[in-house]
Amino acid sequence: MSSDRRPEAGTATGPEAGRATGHTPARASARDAARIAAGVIAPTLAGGVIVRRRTGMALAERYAADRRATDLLTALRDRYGPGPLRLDAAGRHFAVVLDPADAAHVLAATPDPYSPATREKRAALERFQPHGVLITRGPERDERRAFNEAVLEYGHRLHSLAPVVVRTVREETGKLLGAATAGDGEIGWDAFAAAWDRTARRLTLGDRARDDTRITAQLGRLRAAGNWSVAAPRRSGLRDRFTRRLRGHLDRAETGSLAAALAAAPAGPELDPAGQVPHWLFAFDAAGIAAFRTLALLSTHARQTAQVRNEMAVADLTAPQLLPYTRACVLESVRLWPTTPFLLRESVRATAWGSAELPAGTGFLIYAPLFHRDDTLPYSDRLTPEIWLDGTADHTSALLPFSAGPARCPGEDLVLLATSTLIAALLERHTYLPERPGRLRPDRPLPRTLDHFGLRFAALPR
Ligand code: HEM
Repeated sequence: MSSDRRPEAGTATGPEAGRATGHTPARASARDAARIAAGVIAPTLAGGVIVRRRTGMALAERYAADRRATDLLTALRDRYGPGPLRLDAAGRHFAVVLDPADAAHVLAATPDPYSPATREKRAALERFQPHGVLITRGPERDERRAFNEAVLEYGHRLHSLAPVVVRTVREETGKLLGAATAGDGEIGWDAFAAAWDRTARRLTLGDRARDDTRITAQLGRLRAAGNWSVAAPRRSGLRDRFTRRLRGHLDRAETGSLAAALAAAPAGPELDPAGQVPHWLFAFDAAGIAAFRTLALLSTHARQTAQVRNEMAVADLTAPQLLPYTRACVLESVRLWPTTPFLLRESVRATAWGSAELPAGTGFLIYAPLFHRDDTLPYSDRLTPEIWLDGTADHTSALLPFSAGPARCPGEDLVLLATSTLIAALLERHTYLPERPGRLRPDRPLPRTLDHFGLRFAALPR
């Protein structure tokens, strides 16, 4: 196991580190508040927050939703100044964070005063993961967070299960490619996602869960209900069936799975180890989306693909490898198209901002694309894996593919191991021709929305 946590990318490492307050807030006019609701919040909700929606994503790409949203927020920042932009909606106070250092400040001061367990997240998630760390408040949060970090081995680039991860990812990728070759030679989202779901079930619950598509479907239905947040219908029968099935897998604690690691990790009486697993299962989706988009980037960017192949050429790919450049490509995929576009926090008490104060209960909206695609960054709309290797990302506030601060994704290292292994396995013996290569040209700014459901590749043996 290697302990090698890099500096917190995206947190304040510059002059703003440790500062007590941010910029003074401004209040949006009623017209601008309505524009933010229609142009930033509504399209994100339509795309699906808890589980991505097919039609919403297609429309978002067609209408360049993220381009419009980032342009609107940039224009409002120019007009109102860099402080959080206040608006009231549905009887609540919100503040849209417009400055990268302010975003870093909010994330660093999590969970107190800025709790990640916001009302919307709790309403959406407590129906099926009431004890998940993300929606836990109070002292139990620390305990659940430490447990997640321990089992997922946060801070260790090579998880102790890395040999199993590599074997499993390579086996399932081999089968995916075998099926494509036996069929029309193409790989679309549905086939890719099915293979990735099998991989995720094996890694999380053990090999015997490989073909349990029912548990994934049950979780999918619970998540789809969660997309409606406070308006979500209650699905208690479904939740009970899902929980029973999950317990059945976890009780086996199959050797080589996260379920076995979970069973072996010490846990206090209030922790509910099994209650952490629905989040893991559903978060693997984001990893699949990020990897498929990485494949799309590499299928159109010859220079970066050559670098990935160089890295692969000197490594034994059947054993765990760090593959830093390949990992950086996955990080770029998530920078360019964050799978969690909104990072949400809710203040548990009044907070000081410049010369003003924002009341307790204010919802803070951090829209990651605003910072990841800031026009002033020279690499804003280009595939630039180098920024994750040469220190640039570490010293840029608010590059947040895996968030930042004490609620940063504890699955990051495991995800980057699994997805870089996947990309290497896909590229080992095949090249890929995307169905619409014009979408991601290296000589043009990359689009700010990319509908992964619509990606399709011809897999050509090399
Ligand atoms: C590409 C894949 C993934 C991305 C981009 C991602 C990103 C994120 C982000 C942005 C957050 C923080 C949200 C916030 O600050 O409010 C988060 C939280 C979390 N992620 Fe991930 N995630 C991924 C996959 C995973 C996987 C596979 C697991 C588990 C196996 C996982 C476990 C968690 C947990 C437990 C939290 C809650 C942390 C807390 O509240 O302290 N993630 N993830």
